[in-house]
Amino acid sequence: MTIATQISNLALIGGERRGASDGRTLDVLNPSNGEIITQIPRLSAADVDDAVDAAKRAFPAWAALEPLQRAGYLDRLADAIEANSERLAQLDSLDNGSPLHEMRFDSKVAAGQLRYFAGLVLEAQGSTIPAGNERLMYSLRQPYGVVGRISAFNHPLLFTVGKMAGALAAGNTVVTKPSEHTSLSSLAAADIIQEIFPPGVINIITGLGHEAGDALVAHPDVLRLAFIGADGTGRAIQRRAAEVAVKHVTLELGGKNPIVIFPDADVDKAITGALRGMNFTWQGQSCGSTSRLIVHRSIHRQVVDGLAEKMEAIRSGLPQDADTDIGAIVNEQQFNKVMSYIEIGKEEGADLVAGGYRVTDGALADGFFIRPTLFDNVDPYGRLAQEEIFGPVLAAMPFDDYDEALRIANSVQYGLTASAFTQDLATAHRFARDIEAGYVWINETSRHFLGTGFGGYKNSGIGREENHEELLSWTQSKNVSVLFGTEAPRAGH
Ligand SMILES: NC(=O)c1ccc[n+]([C@@H]2O[C@H](COP(=O)([O-])OP(=O)(O)OC[C@H]3O[C@@H](n4cnc5c(N)ncnc54)[C@H](O)[C@@H]3O)[C@@H](O)[C@H]2O)c1
Repeated sequence: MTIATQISNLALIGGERRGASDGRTLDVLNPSNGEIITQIPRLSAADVDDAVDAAKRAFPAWAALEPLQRAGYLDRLADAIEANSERLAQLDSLDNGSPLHEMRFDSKVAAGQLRYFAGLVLEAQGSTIPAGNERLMYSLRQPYGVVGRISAFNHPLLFTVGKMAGALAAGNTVVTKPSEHTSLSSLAAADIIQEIFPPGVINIITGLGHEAGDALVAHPDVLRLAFIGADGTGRAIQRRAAEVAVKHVTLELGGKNPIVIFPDADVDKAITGALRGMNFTWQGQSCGSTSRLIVHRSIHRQVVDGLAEKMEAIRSGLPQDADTDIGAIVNEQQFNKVMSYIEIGKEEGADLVAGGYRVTDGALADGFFIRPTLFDNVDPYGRLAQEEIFGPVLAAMPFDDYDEALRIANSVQYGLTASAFTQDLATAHRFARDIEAGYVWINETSRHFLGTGFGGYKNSGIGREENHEELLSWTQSKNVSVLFGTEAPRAGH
């Protein structure tokens, strides 16, 4: 019996485990060997209606709890996620092809997010507003009711479990849909959630984006939605939501993030930072990956050669093996997309200096394994440098002065993260000010810190998550004006 057959693999709706009402399922593929692991429910719009109804029924009692009671539930869930972290990480790794040690880290982060928002429950505060002696003026923060989350494939458990914390803390009930490619850990988490939470407070639905996902987006009772995925899908969701009602939609979308190495940088640290920034341990499948390496011409050769050498040492392997550094691309479609960008890089005349091919050795032959790939002298305005690949392909290019580096860095439609390596304080702060990105690292890459607010400029999204702003975004503000004296003469409007 494999680990994937030890979980119920059924959706969680109103506290009960269910398949699709019409019995339809989706095959789950193991990207490391192309085999079908198991099936998950392919829910229909009618099933999603049931989930929203269940969440609606659960809402009044959940919202009426004292905030610290809600925090208690979140803390219990965090404890249980940690207690089950090995099993959850194994499912994520099996499902999405990332090395097991990386997915272990995700359960820790998910538990951390639950604890963070549990600690923040009393901060969903309104305020009192100065209004003279005759009147009391204050604002309330109230939950929306039923809220929806739809998420991408790359951090399955984290996106389902960690990311629901803010919405729950604020008093909403949740319907959440993981990616159809990576739903197993969410369904395993449903076993745990079922034991801790009142029925209907958390509903986990599975299925296709244009079916179950669309039904959630278009449901008239779901007025607050948070989406993690590609920018094209995000725009479609915005449009679709607006057809039905005025909805509060936040979007965590793609990136084509720059890492700029200035001439005074510590070169060894910059090389390590560039390597880490690409998140090769998730096969480069990270929205925050710094996938454009913009290096000052004076150290360009040194950085590119040093990086290529380190990339050659990255070990491709089965996700479950302890010494694997890079695993499999999540599915065939994504694999083909990455391979097509490698061809585009060649056609655009860039120099291929590392990787650029599928791994076909031994046990990896049937999986979607691609070697870490580095192109140099990439046209900054060509497709390889402008479009999100979401795979282990890094595009390097030289620059001559600060203005040129900034022009290249800001030339893409995205603005999620950015990184700069420099020892000069003025350059560091100028860059942080001038770069069009929601999250900036100086002399490091690829770190998230709870409480700091993750999200993008431009086509990388709307809204910030993992901070106080996110908590407030799950509430609506209501102003209350109480006249208890004599109405004062009108001032202003
Ligand atoms: N900014 C962030 O925090 C962040 C984090 C992770 C991934 N991403 C982005 O996600 C993308 C990769 O993930 P993906 O391939 O899973 O993205 P995707 O857009 O293909 O799918 C994401 C989710 O949307 C659902 N979906 C698809 N079409 C839908 C529709 N019409 N209506 C409702 N739901 C629909 C899918 O079923 C899935 O659950 C990349 O662009 C990456 O940069 C962003």
